[in-house]
Amino acid sequence: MSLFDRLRGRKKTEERDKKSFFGKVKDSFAPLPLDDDEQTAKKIEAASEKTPIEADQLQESTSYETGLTKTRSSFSEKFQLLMANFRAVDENFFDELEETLIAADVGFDMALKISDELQDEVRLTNAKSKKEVQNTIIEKLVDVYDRAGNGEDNTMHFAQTVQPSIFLLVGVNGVGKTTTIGKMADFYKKQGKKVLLAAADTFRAGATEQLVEWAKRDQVDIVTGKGSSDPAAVVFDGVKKAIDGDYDILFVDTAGRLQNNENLMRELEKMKKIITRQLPTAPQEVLLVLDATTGQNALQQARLFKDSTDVTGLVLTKLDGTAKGGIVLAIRQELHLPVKWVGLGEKVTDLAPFNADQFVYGLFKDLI
Ligand SMILES: Nc1nc2c(ncn2[C@@H]2O[C@H](COP(=O)(O)OP(=O)(O)OP(=O)(O)O)[C@@H](O)[C@H]2O)c(=O)[nH]1
Repeated sequence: MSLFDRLRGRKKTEERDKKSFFGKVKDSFAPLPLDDDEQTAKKIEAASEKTPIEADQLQESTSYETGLTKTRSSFSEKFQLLMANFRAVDENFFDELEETLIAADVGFDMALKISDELQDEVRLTNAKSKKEVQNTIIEKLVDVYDRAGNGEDNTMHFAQTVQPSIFLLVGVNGVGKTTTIGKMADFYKKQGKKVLLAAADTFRAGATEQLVEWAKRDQVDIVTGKGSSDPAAVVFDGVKKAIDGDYDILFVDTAGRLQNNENLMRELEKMKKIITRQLPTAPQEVLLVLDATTGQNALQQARLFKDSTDVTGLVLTKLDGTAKGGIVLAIRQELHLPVKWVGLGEKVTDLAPFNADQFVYGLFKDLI
C-alpha cells in the first residue's frame, strides 16, 4: 500500500473519529489500513480511557498539526492556485509546478527532480483530469519524501554500557540550541531519566542564565562555569559530575558559532576531546540545530558543519514560524543527515521526535 493510500486511510479514520468518538480516543498515529478500519474502530471504542502513551501521542500529533499550520496553508494555497490555473498537462504546467515547489523551499534540484519524475508518471498513468493530476503530484511528493529518508536512522543513540550518554548541541547563533536543550531535558526527565545540563556557552552574555532558568523549570541539575570561564572546563566538570552522580544523560550547550570561524570550530573539537578522554565512546550525539525559517541558508549551514565536524543528526527548530517547511525535504534529500527532532513552538512541550509520516500528513492533510 502506498504512503498516499495510508494517508488517505488515516484521513478517513480521523473523520470517523470526529464523528463517533468526539475526540475521546483518537488514534492519530499508526495509519490504519482501510480494510481493518471497522475492526480497529471497535477496539478503540472499547478502550474507555486514554493510556498515558495515547495521551502523549495525541499531544505530539496536536503539536504537529498546529506547528505546521503556516507551512500547510501555504502549501495548500500554492497548490490550489496551481490547480486553479490548470488547463492541460503541458510544458507550462510543469514550469509552474517547479516554481511552486521552489517557492515552498524544497530546493531547486529537488523541484526539478520531482517535476521530471512527474512528467514520466503522468504519461505512464495517462492522468488528464485535474483531480488525477493533483493526486499524482501529491503521491510523487510523498514518494520522493519517503525515498529520501530510506534507511535513515532518526532515533537517538544512547551509551551501550552503564555510563552517561552525552548529547552535544551545536549551531550558529540564535537557532534555538538552549531552548531545545530545555525541551529535551523535560522530555527525558518525564521518561524517568536522570538529566544533567552543562552550560558551555560561556561566550554569549546571558546564555548561562538562560540555561539555569531551564534547569529550574525542568527540575534538573546543571553545571556552570564562573565568570568568563573556558567552555572546555565546564565540559570537563559536566562529564565528571555526570559520571560520579550516575546521570543518564548530559546535555552540553555550546556557543553559537559560524561554521567558517576556525577558532570556534577548533574549540568544538577540543570539547569533544575532553569528553572522549573521560568517556571514550562519547559523545553519542552531536546534534546540529538549524532554524527552519532561514530556509536555504539552513541547508548551507548544514553542509558546512557536516564538513567540519561529525554531526550525527539535525534538530530543525521554528517550523511553526515558517511557511517553507519544504526545507526538511531538501535537507534529507541532499545531505542524508537524519532529522531527529523538530521544534514546533516556544513552549516546553513544543518539541517532537521527527516522524516522517506525521510530517507528510501534516503538509498534505487539506489536499487529500
Ligand atoms: N517559534 C519558535 N521559537 C523558537 C523555537 N526554538 C527556539 N525558539 C526561540 O528562538 C530564540 C533563540 O533561541 P535560543 O535557544 O536562545 O538560541 P541559541 O541557539 O541557544 O542562541 P545562542 O546562544 O545565541 O547561540 C528564542 O527566543 C527561543 O524562544 C521553536 O521551535 N519555535
